[in-house]
Amino acid sequence: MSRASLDPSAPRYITEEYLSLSLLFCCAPPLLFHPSSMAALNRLLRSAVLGSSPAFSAGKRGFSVLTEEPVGRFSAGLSASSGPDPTPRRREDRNVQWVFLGCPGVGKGTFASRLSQLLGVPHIATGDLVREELASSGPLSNQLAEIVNQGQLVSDKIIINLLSKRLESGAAKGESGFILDGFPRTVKQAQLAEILDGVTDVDLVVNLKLREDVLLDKCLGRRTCSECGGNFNVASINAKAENGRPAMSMAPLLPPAKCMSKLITRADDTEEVVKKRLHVYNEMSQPVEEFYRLQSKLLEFDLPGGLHESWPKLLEALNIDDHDDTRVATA
Ligand SMILES: Nc1ncnc2c1ncn2[C@@H]1O[C@H](COP(=O)(O)OP(=O)(O)O)[C@@H](O)[C@H]1O
Repeated sequence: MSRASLDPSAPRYITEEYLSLSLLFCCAPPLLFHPSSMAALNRLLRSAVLGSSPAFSAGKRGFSVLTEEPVGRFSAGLSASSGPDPTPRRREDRNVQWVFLGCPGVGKGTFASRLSQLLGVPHIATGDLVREELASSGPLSNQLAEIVNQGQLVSDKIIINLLSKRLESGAAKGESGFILDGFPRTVKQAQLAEILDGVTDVDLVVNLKLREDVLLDKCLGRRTCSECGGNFNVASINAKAENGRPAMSMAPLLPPAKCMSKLITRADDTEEVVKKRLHVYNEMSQPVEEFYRLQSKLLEFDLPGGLHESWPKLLEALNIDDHDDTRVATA
């Protein structure tokens, strides 16, 4: 929901988003839409016209997040971001609604998952939703396998449909707030997110950045335990300083002994497919950074090294005091 449409005194008219959304969904094959998702979409379309907004409940934990400062303040001391948001918004009355952007392999999943545990909000990764759909042998399964294994993006309407379903089932379980990982990946998705039921207003977009040669090595080193689902990385990164970039080393994130023999590699983590995904990211997803930069929501975060070096710096950048870091799993 755009901020303008939350203003009850604002004129209510059919927005451009409403029109593009209507077009998007009226053209979609009915097969793609789960009934509960259709309900969500209907509400989505209704709220786009009426300017209604869902209520959010408070969720206080042992941490503090900047609540009354302009979003631009988040970037203090980090690489340049755009100027401060002139409209400070209070955030203590609902859980955070954050987005993690960044190239494949940058660590979106790792950091988003840690933060979600710390802040008590769900971590929603559209890549996981796609893989669940793939594994379900549902009607979309074959189509998705082909797209994902070629390193291409799944269509906006399929992604919006999967995400709507996930948000709807989360809301039914009483979830509020989220950390989105891997969404939005196109400007169209970013526009649709603004009117997606359950999203209302993204507070902050964290853009994780890392050298491209390191990204490739990190993707090739990713492993998942087929039993516990834990994510690990067996790559030992030692990238030399070159072209003005500092040297960088990252220790592997090794699994515990019990997972060692159960490690699997994602089918799309081959050198050829990762290179394709990096290319697709630069083409399709970099404009999303600009979309949020213009809204002064973008926090640029250059990873200084591996998890142990980067995590405290990320918390600092987000102005989060982790009073009990031991609660967070190491993987
Ligand atoms: N928001 C999205 N839009 C389109 N395709 C997506 C989206 N999220 C995930 N996918 C598909 O799922 C694949 C895996 O995504 P993800 O797990 O986020 O991997 P990574 O960030 O390492 O590329 C992507 O390459 C793409 O095919």
